[in-house]
Amino acid sequence: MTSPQTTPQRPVEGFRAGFACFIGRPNVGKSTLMNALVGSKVAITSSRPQTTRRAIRGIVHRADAQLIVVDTPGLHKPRTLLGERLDSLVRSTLTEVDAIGFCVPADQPIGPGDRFIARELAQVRRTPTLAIVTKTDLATKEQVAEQLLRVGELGEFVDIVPVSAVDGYQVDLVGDLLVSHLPEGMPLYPEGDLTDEPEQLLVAELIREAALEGVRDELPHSIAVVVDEMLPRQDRPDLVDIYAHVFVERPSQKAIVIGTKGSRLREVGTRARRQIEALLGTKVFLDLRVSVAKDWQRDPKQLRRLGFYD
Ligand SMILES: Nc1nc2c(ncn2[C@@H]2O[C@H](COP(=O)(O)OP(=O)(O)OP(=O)(O)O)[C@@H](O)[C@H]2O)c(=O)[nH]1
Repeated sequence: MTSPQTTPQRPVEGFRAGFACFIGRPNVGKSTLMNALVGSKVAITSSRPQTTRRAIRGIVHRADAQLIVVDTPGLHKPRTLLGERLDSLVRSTLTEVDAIGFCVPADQPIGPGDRFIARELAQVRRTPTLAIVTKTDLATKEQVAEQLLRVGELGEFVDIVPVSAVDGYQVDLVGDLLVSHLPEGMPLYPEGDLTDEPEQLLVAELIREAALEGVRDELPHSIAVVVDEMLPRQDRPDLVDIYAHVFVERPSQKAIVIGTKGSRLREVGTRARRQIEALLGTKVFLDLRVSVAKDWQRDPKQLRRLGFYD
């Protein structure tokens, strides 16, 4: 919500500050782990793969360090132009961070997707990479032990750590290990900031999350949201007016999102409004429109309009 600090601060002896990112197949728990580290809901999560589309940063403030976590979309073999953009976003992120957390879930066998990522990681060998076995609460001790061995065979890692973001098991250890690879330096963001994602993008993500609720099977990746305007109401400092568009790819999807006589869209609006009010700490008037942007996932111009840049 604010940009990196420009005012000089007094350096603190031994203080570390820098960037880390989590990488892994879609749905392995990267966003949930980042939220557990930051201690606040910053990235949206869902049980559908590929919920994350932007490199959202969560900022962990500690007495000894400031760790800025860049959340990446799940890396996968691109099938659509959207997929290609996501993958190039992930690759550029990998070369810009001080440490990488490679996430593999404890409850699923290692597959071609994990090996594909391990090969990608082998190409950025200079960045220290921590292997993280996620969701240990869903696996037995034996399965976790077995998975730690299997993950170790995938590449060169500075450490291999089992973790559960749900019950908090070793989340702090992941934080400690990532921090140990950051350079010494002053804090990059003011204390109290949890993310530098522009508020408008966070609001759009909350609306998208609400719009996906209940229709994920019908419209897995076809919904995009753009916030057109977000302004405090004149003479009402406690109220923010938000005008947003929900984009779908086809008219049939528009009907699903709107529902009978607009009933579903009203529910989406109510759900999103509650979340946005919690985020902004003010009352919100939310105006939601649904529009068709034909085949936007495959159209470079539409992608740019919806905020997915090269
Ligand atoms: N039981 C359990 N579930 C988890 C854990 N971490 C994440 N999950 C669940 O796994 C699902 C996917 O989590 P996300 O954090 O969205 O996964 P992601 O890797 O960021 O997914 P993409 O954004 O698609 O790349 C959600 O339903 C989470 O609630 C965990 O430690 N234990």
